[in-house]
Amino acid sequence: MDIQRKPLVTQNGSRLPQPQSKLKPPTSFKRSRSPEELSACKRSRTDTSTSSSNETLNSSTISISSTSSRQCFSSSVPKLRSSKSSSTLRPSVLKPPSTSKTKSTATVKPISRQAPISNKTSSGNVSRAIGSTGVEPTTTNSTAKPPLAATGGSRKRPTWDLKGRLQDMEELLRSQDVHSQNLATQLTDYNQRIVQLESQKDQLSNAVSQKEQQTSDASKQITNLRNQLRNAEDEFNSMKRKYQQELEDLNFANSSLKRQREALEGDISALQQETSGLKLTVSQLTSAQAGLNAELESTKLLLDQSIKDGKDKDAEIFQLKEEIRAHLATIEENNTKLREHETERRKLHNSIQELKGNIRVFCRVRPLIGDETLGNDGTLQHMNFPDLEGKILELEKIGDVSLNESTISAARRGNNKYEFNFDKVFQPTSTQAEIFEEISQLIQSALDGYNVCIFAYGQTGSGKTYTMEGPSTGDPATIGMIPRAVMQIFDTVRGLEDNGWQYQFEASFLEIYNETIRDLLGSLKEEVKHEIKLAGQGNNEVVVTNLTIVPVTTEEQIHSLLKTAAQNRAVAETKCNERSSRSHSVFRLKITGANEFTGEKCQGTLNLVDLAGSERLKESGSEGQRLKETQNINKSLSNLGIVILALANKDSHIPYRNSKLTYLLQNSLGGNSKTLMFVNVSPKEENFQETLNSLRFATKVNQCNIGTATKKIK
Ligand SMILES: Nc1ncnc2c1ncn2[C@@H]1O[C@H](COP(=O)(O)OP(=O)(O)OP(=O)(O)O)[C@@H](O)[C@H]1O
Repeated sequence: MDIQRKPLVTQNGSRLPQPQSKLKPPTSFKRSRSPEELSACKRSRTDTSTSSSNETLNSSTISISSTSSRQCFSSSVPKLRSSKSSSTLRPSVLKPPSTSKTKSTATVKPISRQAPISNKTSSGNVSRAIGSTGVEPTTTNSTAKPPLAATGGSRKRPTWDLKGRLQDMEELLRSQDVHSQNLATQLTDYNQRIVQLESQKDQLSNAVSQKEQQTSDASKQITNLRNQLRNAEDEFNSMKRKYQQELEDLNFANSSLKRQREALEGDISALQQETSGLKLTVSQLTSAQAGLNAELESTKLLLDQSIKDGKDKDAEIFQLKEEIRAHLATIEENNTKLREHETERRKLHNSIQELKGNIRVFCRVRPLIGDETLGNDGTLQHMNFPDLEGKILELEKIGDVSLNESTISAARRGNNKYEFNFDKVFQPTSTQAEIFEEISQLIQSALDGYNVCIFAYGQTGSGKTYTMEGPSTGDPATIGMIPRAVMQIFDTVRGLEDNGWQYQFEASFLEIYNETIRDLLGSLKEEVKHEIKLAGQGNNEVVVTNLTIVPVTTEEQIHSLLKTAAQNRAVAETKCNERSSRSHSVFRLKITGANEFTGEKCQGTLNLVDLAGSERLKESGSEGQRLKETQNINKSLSNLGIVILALANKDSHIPYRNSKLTYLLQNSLGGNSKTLMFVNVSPKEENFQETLNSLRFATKVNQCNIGTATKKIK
């Protein structure tokens, strides 16, 4: 029920606040508030309740002064106010009704007209104006008693009854006080309620988050279970496959066992047959055994006899062993003698070599080859080999008498005939094997610890390379002196091993072109500079710097080194025409031996040298590179002759260092070395002059007696 009240109006026209007829507590919250809002409200409510209760006491008015409190309250209790209610607020000055002592100054006009109702809420609450004192309109409980004057009750005070009216006002104020206390209590209740609801809300949110957690745990569990299920399915499938496979295997095994059983059954029946056969045999054997027993008796008798004989044999064996021991002692003695003989043989061999002279010259005339044989039956008109020993070569120039033969020692017969004597002259028909036969003893000297040097000298195309290396046909009959020497060395070494000799070999291969050394076993890509030096520190050994030195243990290794050298020379040949003819090549094998029985040690070097072509080009016709080459070849070859002559003359100074060739071969040309020179000559008549020159040079060398070679014992 709506209560219509007239507003109390003060003397100056302002209206006094009026209690509400009833107050409805909020039954529900329109919206839930955030925790921040709630805590802000709590704080403000706490402040407000304190201050408002104070103010209420002081000013006898209900004051919810702070804006935030109002907001909180209004949002919490929306039905208590309406937006329109604020529009009815009118600014006025309301002097607070004070105690009775201030009564005389207060002028209160009687309520002459109905107070305007600014707004009516659905619940019948009335919004009232608020004074300038800051009192907000509020609602009152319907239980609050309105003052008499305000309610228009039966007791109406006359205008002059100021005292009565004052009492009414005081009554009104008291009722307002009561009302405000009620409101404060209600507010406290609401606050408690809000706190409760908030705690409930917190609990509910906790419960919700717990439920969410549980839900997520449950879904994880479901995922896990699904995975487990999947794994179990996979495992089940693989087990299924495995068992199926096993089943198949078992079936197969079963069938094969069946087959085996059938086979065994066959075997059993065969064995049964065999057993019955054996039974028959046993019975036969039993009867035979009786015969054998008789035989055994007679054998025993024989055995006794044999044992007796065996004892006699043992005595005989013992005697034989004694004889073997004696023979072994004799063999050992013979071996010792053999070693002594080997040493003696070496001595004798080298004595013979020394007697032969330490520098020897072999002359070899190659056969006519290819086109040279055309219109020729193979006989050489200008050459003759008169002696049976094979030491003389006669040269006859037919029709040319312009040859000047004043200086050489070869006897001149008639006008055009020249006779040359050498240690050996090999005719065109001579084979490589025959020639090697003659030099093999020199090779043996290298194994005995001598420095050996074998040269091939002659004009281009006279057969130097053929003699030293042999053609590359692979025909074993034509292989040259170098591979044959290597073969002999390794054969001999194998034989000497029984006598306690152990050898080590180091090989190198170089060429001297235009007085420059090139390593034929090294890399072609690198341009390495090589110099000749003496090892120094009491060691007179000649060494070449940066040279590839390969330790070798088999002849196959040496053959492969010779191949490498030939390839390297071929490559160089393509760069420089006829290079191989115009360079000296030196294959060197250093041999070191030691005898474990006798303690002997030796070291020798075998030098096998293919010299550059010795032909003399007319210097006027040579120019540039060719002229330089010719000069260098002439220089080194003539220096070789000079060195040999100086050695023969026992000169105090031997000019080894005038050319790379003689410097390199210094130790193989001196007193403790053995030198062999092949002078290779062409069978062609047109080469007569060059042949004559070569033979003259060789004769000069042949006449040198360099002295006694000495063995190098380490
Ligand atoms: N005794 C020989 N029997 C058969 N053929 C030979 C004989 N000697 C040399 N020849 C052949 O003669 C040719 C020239 O020989 P070779 O190349 O050995 O001469 P060279 O003196 O080494 O020449 P260069 O100074 O140019 O190296 C080659 O074809 C070679 O096969």
